[in-house]
Amino acid sequence: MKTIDFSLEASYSNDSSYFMKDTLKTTATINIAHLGVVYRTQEALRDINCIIQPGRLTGIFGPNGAGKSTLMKAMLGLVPLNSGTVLYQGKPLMQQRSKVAYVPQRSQIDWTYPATVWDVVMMGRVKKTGWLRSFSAVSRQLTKNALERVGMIEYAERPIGQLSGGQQQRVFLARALVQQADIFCFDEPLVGIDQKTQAVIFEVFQELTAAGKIVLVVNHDLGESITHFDDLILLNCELIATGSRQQVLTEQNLHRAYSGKVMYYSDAA
Ligand SMILES: Nc1ncnc2c1ncn2[C@@H]1O[C@H](COP(=O)(O)OP(=O)(O)OP(=O)(O)O)[C@@H](O)[C@H]1O
Repeated sequence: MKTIDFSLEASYSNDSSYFMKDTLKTTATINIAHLGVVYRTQEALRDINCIIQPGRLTGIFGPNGAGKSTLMKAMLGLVPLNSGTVLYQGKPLMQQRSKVAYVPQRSQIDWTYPATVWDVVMMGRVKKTGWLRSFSAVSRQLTKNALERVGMIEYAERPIGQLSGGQQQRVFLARALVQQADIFCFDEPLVGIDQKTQAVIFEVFQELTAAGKIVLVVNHDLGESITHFDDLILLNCELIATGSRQQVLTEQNLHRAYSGKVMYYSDAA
């Protein structure tokens, strides 16, 4: 399988500044301060403070209803903030949505929509280029490369409704890749997928972080897959802990997040 060619647009447009755009950005953090979300009368998140680093795979973990998806949506302006700020490179992230590729939970996507795999991935280009340019040679090449990268090129003409859960997730991963974003946000990408898809997803995450991208993933599985994450944000309405995986996965933090309902996780990795 191919790895991601971040320089593709540069080689087409002969614009070296594009390639520079994809070099490691050590200062490009997301800073979340005093973030709160209230749904009608229910408080979903209270006073969340954390920093998300580029070049590190960051997981948002916590029990059901902890506010994991809400945190991701609130960061992206998809649900209103009751309090707080979310800054990227010092400016509100909500005003920089073109830098973000967001893949919602599979259950929130209309899989009966009459579109082929190819169309769905190509549509990922629209935000970047507008409707007309999205069908340029660059967009077509990026779409081809992304589908090859996730092992879905032979399904290009297949309607998306006729794919397995894992295949659908890989198509949306490809759609995120063609957006050439700086920040990648995935809500529960590991739910209901096969082993092959899980392997592809973590390989791609690794390539993205190696290229200095921010990669943020909502996950609730405390099993073996957690060892792929560098940093964690552990929630239960409030922030329980944030930092490296080893710092966060302590008996005390897990007890606070899960009310004593999980065993102590010994991280030997
Ligand atoms: N649109 C909404 N309107 C009202 N309440 C909501 C809405 N979305 C989420 N909630 C509530 O906010 C809380 C946090 O929900 P959220 O989906 O963010 O949690 P989560 O940690 O992602 O949960 P899960 O792991 O079950 O997906 C829950 O109590 C949920 O019922």
